[in-house]
Amino acid sequence: MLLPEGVLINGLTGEVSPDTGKYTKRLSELREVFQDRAELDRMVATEGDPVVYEVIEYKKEGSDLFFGTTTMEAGNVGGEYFMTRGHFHQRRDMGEVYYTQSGHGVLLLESRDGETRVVRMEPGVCAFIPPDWAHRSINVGTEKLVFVWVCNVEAGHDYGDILKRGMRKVVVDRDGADVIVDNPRYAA
Ligand SMILES: O=P(O)(O)OC[C@H]1O[C@](O)(CO)[C@@H](O)[C@@H]1O
Ligand SMILES: [Fe+2]
Repeated sequence: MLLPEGVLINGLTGEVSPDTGKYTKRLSELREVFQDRAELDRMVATEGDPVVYEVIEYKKEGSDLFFGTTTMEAGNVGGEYFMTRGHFHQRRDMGEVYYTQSGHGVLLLESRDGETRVVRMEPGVCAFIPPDWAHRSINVGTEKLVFVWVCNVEAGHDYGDILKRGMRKVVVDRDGADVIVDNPRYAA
């Protein structure tokens, strides 16, 4: 029998206690994701391959739900803000919740038929990600972006389309402001 438990989450650092696993994504592992690959290579070589985000999870065998934090560093690659890979769920009937704890971000969503939506990620905003919308989080601030996510353990990740084609929109820095523009590399 699974037993109830309170899990301590630090909304400034993303620390989860207790946690059951974690991973870090560095810039060199996200080469397909950014537009300016020459600048990415330069940053990997000269800036020590910076961490872009860390995911910490709490998952109990036998449960239908799991949750955790994603902590995104501030930064950009040639003006394109640090972001997650982005994915659809393998299970098209399963959505997700993102509850922002600290920092400032943009949650970029795209439906199967190509509609784009944006939800601003600000502390206290709990974003509803409906089933079958691709989702990517983007840190547009100057501090860490920390959010709690809650998902069904069977949702799974489908990276294929997003890694191959990118999303239709990208979020870039223009004179210190985040703007959403068409992805110049997007191929339908
Ligand atoms: O798996 P991606 O698209 O790189 O993004 C990581 C994010 O996705 C999640 O799997 C939640 O959907 C979290 O681990 C984290 O927020
Ligand atoms: Fe997801």
